[in-house]
Amino acid sequence: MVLFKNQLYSGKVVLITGCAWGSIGAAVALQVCQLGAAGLAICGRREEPLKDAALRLENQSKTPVFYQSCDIRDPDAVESFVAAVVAKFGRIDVLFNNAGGQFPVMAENLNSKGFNAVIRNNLLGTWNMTSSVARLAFIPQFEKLTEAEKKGANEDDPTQSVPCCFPGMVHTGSARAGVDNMTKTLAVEWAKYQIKVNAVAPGTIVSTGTQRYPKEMLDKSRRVAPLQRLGTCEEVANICTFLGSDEAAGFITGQTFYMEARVWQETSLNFNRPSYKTEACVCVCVCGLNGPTECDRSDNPRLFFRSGGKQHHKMCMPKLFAAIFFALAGICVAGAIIGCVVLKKEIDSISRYDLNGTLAIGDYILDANSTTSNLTVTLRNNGNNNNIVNARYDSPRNSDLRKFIYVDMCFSGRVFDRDNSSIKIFTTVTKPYNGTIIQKITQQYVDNYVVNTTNPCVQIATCYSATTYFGFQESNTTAPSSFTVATNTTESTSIKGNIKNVCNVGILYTYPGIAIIAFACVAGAIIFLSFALACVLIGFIRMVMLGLLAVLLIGAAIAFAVLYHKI
Ligand SMILES: CCCCCCC/C=C/C(=O)SCCNC(=O)CCNC(=O)[C@H](O)C(C)(C)COP(=O)(O)OP(=O)(O)OC[C@H]1O[C@@H](n2cnc3c(N)ncnc32)[C@H](O)[C@@H]1OP(=O)(O)O
Ligand SMILES: NC(=O)C1=CN([C@@H]2O[C@H](COP(=O)(O)OP(=O)(O)OC[C@H]3O[C@@H](n4cnc5c(N)ncnc54)[C@H](OP(=O)(O)O)[C@@H]3O)[C@@H](O)[C@H]2O)C=CC1
Repeated sequence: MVLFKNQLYSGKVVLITGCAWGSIGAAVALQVCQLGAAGLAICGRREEPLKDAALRLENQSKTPVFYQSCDIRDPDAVESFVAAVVAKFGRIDVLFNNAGGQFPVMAENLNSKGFNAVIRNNLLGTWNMTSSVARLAFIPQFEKLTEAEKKGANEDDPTQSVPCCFPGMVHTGSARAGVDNMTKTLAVEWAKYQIKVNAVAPGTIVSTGTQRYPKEMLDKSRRVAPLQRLGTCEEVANICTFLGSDEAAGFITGQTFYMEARVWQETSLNFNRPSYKTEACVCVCVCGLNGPTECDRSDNPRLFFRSGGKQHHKMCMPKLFAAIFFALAGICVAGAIIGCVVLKKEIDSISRYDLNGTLAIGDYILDANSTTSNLTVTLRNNGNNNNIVNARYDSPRNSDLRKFIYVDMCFSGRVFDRDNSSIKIFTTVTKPYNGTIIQKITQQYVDNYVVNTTNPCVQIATCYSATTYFGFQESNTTAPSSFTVATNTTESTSIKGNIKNVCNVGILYTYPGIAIIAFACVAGAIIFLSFALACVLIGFIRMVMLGLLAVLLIGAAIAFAVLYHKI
């Protein structure tokens, strides 16, 4: 393909650093040679690739090629190479600072020596060559021009910033930024010598250089390029050949041409994927639906939710988890509220039965010198629910239900204990119906224990309180209509008391299922809320670590307590 005018480089002596066959330098060299360059000088650290390239170039053009091993980082070697070129061809018209390179490395793994090596290669080396060629060739050549041929210069000294970045290669990014600024600065400073200085930032190009890079890096680079491919050496050579020609680009100077067909910021995000992986960062993208987008192509560990529009919303993992935990806490709060409401409703619906007849305030329940007295309690429904036992029997939650009849009685009276021993009063409940009594708790306690030592008997003016609960299982189909309370003492004593207070007798049932759910919801709300706050305050990973530590500590404490208890 003929892109440039025939003989565009006619009469020109061109110096290209770094020219192994298959590299960008060699592609530029081939173009300028085929466009009639009068002479070509190439250098590199290794002589073999140079010799090979020189042979190939001379075979494919009529341009004489001079090559010399030269490390651009070594100013003396550069000076001697440039002097040799001038000696060989008499002048230098165009310099392509192509030699350079680095190694891919994340910044945290880059040490000072490596950084220095790359800076020296790309920035110092570029400066060495530029400076030598300017001093030994360009400026002396300019000085020999006639006054008419010298066209004046801009002496202004503008400052410039560097707009791009090179994630994953901070060393070369810094160096190339330096070259960018060097380009602009020298373009201004050396305009007075009619030296034009431009730079090319090629993007990712298939070359001998990138063959040494990991395939995955190149694949990623290709995926993020809108054109979905890498560039070729010839495409870079085209812009270089264009810029190197006074005829084609005589008015262009101080420019850096970014060939890479993508936006730098996008590049940096994708280049940085390994760090996203380790940080476990999650992005939520809202992308356009039309055609392939950055989100579609991306294989980084982000979450993408697609909808219309072109905004990209990113949410970091801790925040996402905080949101999830807040939502779970909200659900738990709702569950706890519902559970409590249901529980309250259930408790409110408990049937109340009143004691009827047999036990009344003021009744004597135990006569003097008697040790046992049975009192039958009859129940009278107070109207809340006549059929409660049947209703519960039909309940699907039968297995959860326990019903309790409770009686709370308070006796006051005198107890005579001739042996002056402690007095115990028991209240027992005789099985009142066909159900099974599953629980029976009897409590008694003595208030106002008063001992009158002058009296041969111990006189206690007291209140004995006996509270009795008992439960029955679901096998019962009817509520008990009466039951018997037996009150007796275990000592040989006499007791005389009367009922001071009788509380209602109720049928109470617990609702453990709902109670447990409500409790779990409250606990869940507290836990999830703590998680959410921890995510916001300390981040997800730290929160998980702290959580694990807490679990370990609690486990260790329990284990220690159990062991201690056993010992
Ligand atoms: C998504 C893909 C993006 C692709 C974008 C592509 C953009 C650019 C592409 C290109 O530029 S392609 C051209 C590629 N060509 C080259 O890279 C040239 C080859 N590289 C080199 O010649 C060398 O790496 C160097 C940069 C010239 C340095 O060579 P030098 O001989 O001076 O240094 P060394 O003695 O080898 O190393 C010095 C020092 O540097 C550190 N180091 C070296 N290699 C690595 C590495 N792979 N990772 C981390 N650090 C490294 C290290 O500290 C070395 O010291 P020692 O430890 O060896 O004492
Ligand atoms: N390919 C790409 O995608 C991109 C490349 N670039 C840059 O473009 C230039 C050419 O790239 P590419 O052709 O791919 O690279 P290559 O690695 O294929 O070629 C680099 C050439 O430079 C020479 N060289 C390297 N360091 C020195 C040195 N200190 N002194 C003298 N010669 C040296 C090498 O020879 P030797 O090893 O014998 O010294 C080699 O001939 C490089 O500067 C590269 O960094 C920039 C962006 C993208």
